Parts: sequence; C-alpha cells; structure tokens
Amino acid sequence: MSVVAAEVSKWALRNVSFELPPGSVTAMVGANGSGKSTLLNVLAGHLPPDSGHSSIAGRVAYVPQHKPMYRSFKVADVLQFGRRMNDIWDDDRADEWLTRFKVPRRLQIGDLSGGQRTHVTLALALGSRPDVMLLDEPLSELDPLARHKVMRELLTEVNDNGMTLVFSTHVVAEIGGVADRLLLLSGGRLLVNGDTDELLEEHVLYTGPHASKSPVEGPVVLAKHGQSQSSYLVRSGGTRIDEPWTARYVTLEELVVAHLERAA
Ligand SMILES: Nc1ncnc2c1ncn2[C@@H]1O[C@H](COP(=O)(O)OP(=O)(O)OP(=O)(O)O)[C@@H](O)[C@H]1O
Repeated sequence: MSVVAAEVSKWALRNVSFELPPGSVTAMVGANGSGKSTLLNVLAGHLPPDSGHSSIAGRVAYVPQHKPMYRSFKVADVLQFGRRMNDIWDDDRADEWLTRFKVPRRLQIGDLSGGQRTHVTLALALGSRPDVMLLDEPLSELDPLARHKVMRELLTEVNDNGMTLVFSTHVVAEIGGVADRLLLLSGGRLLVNGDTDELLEEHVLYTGPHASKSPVEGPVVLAKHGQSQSSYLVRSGGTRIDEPWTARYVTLEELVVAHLERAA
C-alpha cells in the first residue's frame, strides 16, 4: 500500500516515478536545480505536472523552502489564520510547538529570525494534523540543536500518529537514523529510490590492485583508478572477495556522493 505515488514530468523533471508507504520518512536529496522543490510542489498539488500524475491519500501539509508569510501578521494572527483555514485544526499542537521553540507570539513575522519563522510554518503545518507532511529544506535556517529537536519531534509525530514525512535536504549527515527511504535526484532524473538500510547493504566498496574491470559481478556505481590501486563501488550486495582485494560497506554520504558524481 502506498500513500504517496507519483509518475511525473515537469520542466526539468523527467519521468520521476515512485511510491511511498504510509508512516515512512523519506529524504529527498540532490544537487542544486535537480528538481526537489519542483517535485514537492507537484506532490503538494501546487504545480500541475506537464505529464503523468501524482496522488496523496489524506490531508497534506506543505512547507515550501522560502516560507511565504505575511510579514505584518503577528505570530498569534498566523495561528488564527490556521484555525480559520483548516477544517481540522489542533490549536494545542500548534501552540505547543511555538512554546517548545520559544517563539514570541507578540512579534510580527517580519521581526522574527529565519529559524523562528521556520517554527511558525511548522506549527501551522502540524496544527492542520496532516497525514502527509512535505517539507522543503525545513532545517536550513535552524541551529544544530534546533535541527536535532525538530527532527526528533517530527519522528514522534510519525511514530505516534502514523504521519508520512517527505523532506528535502542537502545535509546527508542529517538523514542517518532519521529517514528510512531515500530519493536521490540529479538533473531531473531519479537516480536512487529505496529503503536506506537496504541501499547500504547493497553498496560495497572494493579496493585492490589497479584493474580495468570490477572484481565482482553487479552494477558498478563508480570506479576510481590511482597509479597502483583501483576502487569499485558496486551494487553487489556484499559478494565475497579474495585478497589482495578488500571490501567494506559505505556510508550514506559516500553512497549519495558516488551516485551524484557518476551522474554529473
Ligand atoms: N517556472 C519555471 N519554468 C521552467 N523551469 C523552471 C521553472 N522553475 C524552476 N525551473 C527549473 O527546474 C529545475 C529544478 O528546480 P528546483 O527548484 O526544483 O531544484 P532544487 O533541486 O529544489 O534546487 P535547490 O537545491 O537549489 O533548491 C531548475 O533547473 C529550474 O531552473
């Protein structure tokens, strides 16, 4: 069963197709201009695809990258706005979030810091009790501790209420232990779509003497050659290898960088 399904082309996006299960946490990663914001906009229903279709089962909350909000609104007015605009609205949830992150309610949006504005948009999104939350670089303006706390809170929402979360990020280190799925985009194409644990088990880096051919069967993601050494990152699932070759699993960061390097 999937709660988010897409098979879309739009501007630079070329036939991007995937499905996400309910309660999953998906990190969308890719180079600048690879199509992350476009894809989130299409999923949110804010942009019609040029071809194909996308669907989301249930209520959607979308927090865009540039968090458009009326600068003259006070924080309290934004909550009032949320109350009026949503059929389902959880005042306590939105309020709790603002209290937790110490956002001053009497200030105008224009007088808040970037991070505080992020908290207001997240409070607004969570107040609408969404089934699916789409976040475009939600952590980019937050300090390291706030990043950690926000992710922990969002994961609690996923675990307690079965919410499905999709977020874009450039910081691969933030995905570990958070995202159970990875969507990797490059130049509008979907390079990788899968369960992060399975992806990490599939990708193995073999290092050994200079060789023009991979020492194991399987799709080569990236090959590098020095004067006397070669290394092959292969989606081999951990095939045994004889000395002098060595094999090791890679980090998510290495996996992402290798796929992006290959596609560049
Ligand atoms: N209105 C438009 N018409 C045509 N192409 C557009 C339009 N808006 C955006 N694009 C193109 O779509 C591509 C993807 O842009 P998008 O903002 O989705 O990338 P992104 O992955 O979110 O980038 P970043 O990481 O820099 O935020 C870019 O090449 C951009 O120029």
